Amino acid sequence: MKVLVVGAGAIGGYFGGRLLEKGEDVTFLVREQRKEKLQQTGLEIRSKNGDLQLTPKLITKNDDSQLFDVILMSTKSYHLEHAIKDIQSFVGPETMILPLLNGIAHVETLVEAFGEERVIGGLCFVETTLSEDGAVVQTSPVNQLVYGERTGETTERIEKLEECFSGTKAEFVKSDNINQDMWHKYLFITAMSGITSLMEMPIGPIRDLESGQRTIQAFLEELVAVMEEIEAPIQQGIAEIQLKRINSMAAEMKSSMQRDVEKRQPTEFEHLQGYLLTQAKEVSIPVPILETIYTKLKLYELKIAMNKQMENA
Ligand SMILES: NC(=O)C1=CN([C@@H]2O[C@H](COP(=O)(O)OP(=O)(O)OC[C@H]3O[C@@H](n4cnc5c(N)ncnc54)[C@H](OP(=O)(O)O)[C@@H]3O)[C@@H](O)[C@H]2O)C=CC1
Ligand SMILES: CC(C)(CO)C(=O)C(=O)O
Repeated sequence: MKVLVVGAGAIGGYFGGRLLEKGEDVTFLVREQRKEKLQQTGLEIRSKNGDLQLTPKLITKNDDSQLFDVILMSTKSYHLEHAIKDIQSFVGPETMILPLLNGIAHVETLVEAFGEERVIGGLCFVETTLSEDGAVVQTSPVNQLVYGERTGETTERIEKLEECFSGTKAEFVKSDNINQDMWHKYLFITAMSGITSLMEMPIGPIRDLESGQRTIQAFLEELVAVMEEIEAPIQQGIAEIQLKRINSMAAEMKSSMQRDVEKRQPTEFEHLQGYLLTQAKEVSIPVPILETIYTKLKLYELKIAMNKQMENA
């Protein structure tokens, strides 16, 4: 299968790299600066599951058109619209678009751009970041990518994808309920990224405090109340399940949003917390913790925008 990974960043670099390690036909769509860097250094992955040094095939949006069987979307949500434009000449009638972004609103964006049929479901659990020297650094061993038809069917194309993913040194899991899995991940990450970015600490010290534990629990319950009201396909008792997940993670675990804040970069707060806040308002569900976290992140974004303006003045 011809695989295109859009963005050789923290997650794209990781999962694309693992597929390349296995010997799959993987190409990365990158922008000029990243291309130059990768041409100089190769794709370096420093991983709890084994380091890799790879020389990947790289293309940019202006390269000759060629069609791919599957396209892994691994940009940040705020780069998605641009990325959609950039991949037009690589998408054919049979191409599957597999999004790995956190959140849920991007599915509709992709469906609008490429049609119901092409877009399958996906998500990942992995803690990776780009180091200052451009390497993909994995900071805890989990490396799971979950994918499946949004209809829940086992189609011929999903079986082909399963074959392509099997035998990789990462956990690729085919799901027959990917819509629900994506909502569950959305719940988990909205809470995890919101709480860690608000408290500016890894998850361990936050959850060890009784007040921290209660805040995480109350936040999950708040988010679930909104999701239930808008009839999201979540299972009963999911707040408790996600609380257990949060409580069993490594104490030093950070969210990618928190790492973005630490690097003074933009965050996906509108895509994660903002989307649910809008939904909450529409169905008149009170969400005081979500509002606090949203406000904190909005002010952070305003501050970095102001700093940038001052730097450029
Ligand atoms: N990091 C993590 O641990 C996890 C992240 N996620 C989710 O995965 C998604 C991606 O996050 P992450 O990998 O951390 O982000 P990164 O910023 O590390 O990587 C995104 C990459 O996308 C590239 N990109 C953006 N636009 C384009 C474009 N038009 N064409 C080609 N490349 C492009 C960027 O390239 P450039 O260098 O040119 O800016 C960048 O390298 C997010 O939704 C995040 O929430 C999910 C699970 C875990
Ligand atoms: C919490 C984590 C690392 C789990 O995959 C994640 O999804 C993120 O921070 O974006």
